[in-house]
Amino acid sequence: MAVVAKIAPSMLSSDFANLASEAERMLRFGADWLHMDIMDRHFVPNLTIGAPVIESLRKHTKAYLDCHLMVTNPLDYVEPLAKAGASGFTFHVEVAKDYWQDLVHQIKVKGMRPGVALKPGTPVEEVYPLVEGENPVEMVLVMTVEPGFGGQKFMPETMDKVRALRKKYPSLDIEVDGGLGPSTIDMAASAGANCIVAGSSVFGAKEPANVISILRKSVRDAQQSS
Ligand SMILES: O=C(CO)[C@H](O)[C@H](O)COP(=O)(O)O
Ligand SMILES: [Fe+2]
Repeated sequence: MAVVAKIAPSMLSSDFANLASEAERMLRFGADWLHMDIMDRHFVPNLTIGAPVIESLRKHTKAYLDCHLMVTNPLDYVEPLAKAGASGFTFHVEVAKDYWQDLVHQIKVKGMRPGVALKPGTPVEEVYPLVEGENPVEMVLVMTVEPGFGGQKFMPETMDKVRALRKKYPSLDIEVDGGLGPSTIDMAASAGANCIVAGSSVFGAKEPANVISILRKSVRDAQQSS
């Protein structure tokens, strides 16, 4: 069975002063998930939000909060994010090589869904043990830009990783993040991505609902023709 398309607007491109209404607007426009970029100004040169903002948003929505942790110490975030109401907890493999088993275990114990992300320069083989282990992650996020900022240009060379993952794991959730929009989605969808993060292309559009439906259609069309 084909994996289900999930369209996840990145709230990094929203008006943070009106986060609840921005989230409500995206869900009304057809978003499946809300992608929440958590950055610590150490793993990446930018600082965004943490558990208090997730907790505030959770009071206004039941939506799946797809948290992408661009932080050096993801273990420190498990308990606070679980309490705050996070749904998915996706950490970077680059920082968790020595303790990912413990981390994945804790994420699951706290009731969140574990995912692993990798930067454009990280070989895809590095996430295989996390997908195949006894206590596997449930999603792989392939970064299609260098993590840290929205509005960057999609890197097509990262698609080799998506193709390799889809070939090896037909039913795995594979997320792509960075520079996705109507002009790049077909590359990601035909490579096998099914979870699509899009910030600037959705929030910057006159009609965000149209962009969301273009993204979804591309994933579904690619699945049908594969
Ligand atoms: O993780 C991220 C940046 O590190 C963001 O999720 C991503 O950049 C989305 O923004 P855009 O669609 O504008 O590229
Ligand atoms: Fe992200």
